[in-house]
Amino acid sequence: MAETLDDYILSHISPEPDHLRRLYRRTHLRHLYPRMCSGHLQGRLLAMISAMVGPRRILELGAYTGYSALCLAEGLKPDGQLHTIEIDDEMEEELTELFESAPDGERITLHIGDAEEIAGKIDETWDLIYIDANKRRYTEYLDAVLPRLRQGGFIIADNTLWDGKVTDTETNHDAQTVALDRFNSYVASREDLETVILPLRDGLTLIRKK
Ligand SMILES: C[S@@+](CC[C@H](N)C(=O)[O-])C[C@H]1O[C@@H](n2cnc3c(N)ncnc32)[C@H](O)[C@@H]1O
Repeated sequence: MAETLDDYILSHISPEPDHLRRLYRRTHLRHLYPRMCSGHLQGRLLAMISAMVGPRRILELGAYTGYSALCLAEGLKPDGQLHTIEIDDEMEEELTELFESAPDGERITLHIGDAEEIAGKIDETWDLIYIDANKRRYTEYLDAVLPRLRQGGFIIADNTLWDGKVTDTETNHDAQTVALDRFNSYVASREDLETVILPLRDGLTLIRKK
């Protein structure tokens, strides 16, 4: 049988590290909505972008099972740290155990609580920010984190095409689609930001603060 393009891509990119393959499988066995986990392709892209940026400080909004945090942490400078914020306190024990044992996990600080509230309180200047929490709050997240993003720093925002629904908000007027469309328009209208949308998975927006 012919290989799908997705299979072809996955067999021609860097392999998924073993600890991430196990985490992806565990996420599918134990959790609701495992599709939220970044996975092989997006994970390797996040690790690659992080390695290109070479950040000292990374902020992540929305940890879920920790997959993207571990990918982003791969690109940290030797003295670098990643802070991740997750609102679901049922994830705390699992994430703490994961970060205690996984490669680069010791450089990750977990905060349990609301991303918007906590992001404003962490006294750091960020080189790279990954927005992947509540889709209804992306514009508010951007406003909350931009003052602490260094000039020339990057933001990656996930799910910004929302399965293509953002192209038709008259038919798709659910809160998430409307909010993501509002975020996309807001980002595009800001002259202090450079923006690219990659149609990868559910849409990944790359933003640079000029
Ligand atoms: C799409 S998942 C994150 C997936 C993860 N970044 C990855 O790529 O593997 C979104 C996560 O954001 C969390 N979340 C939702 N609202 C939040 C909020 N207000 N503050 C912090 N986390 C939130 C959810 O509990 C969920 O675990």
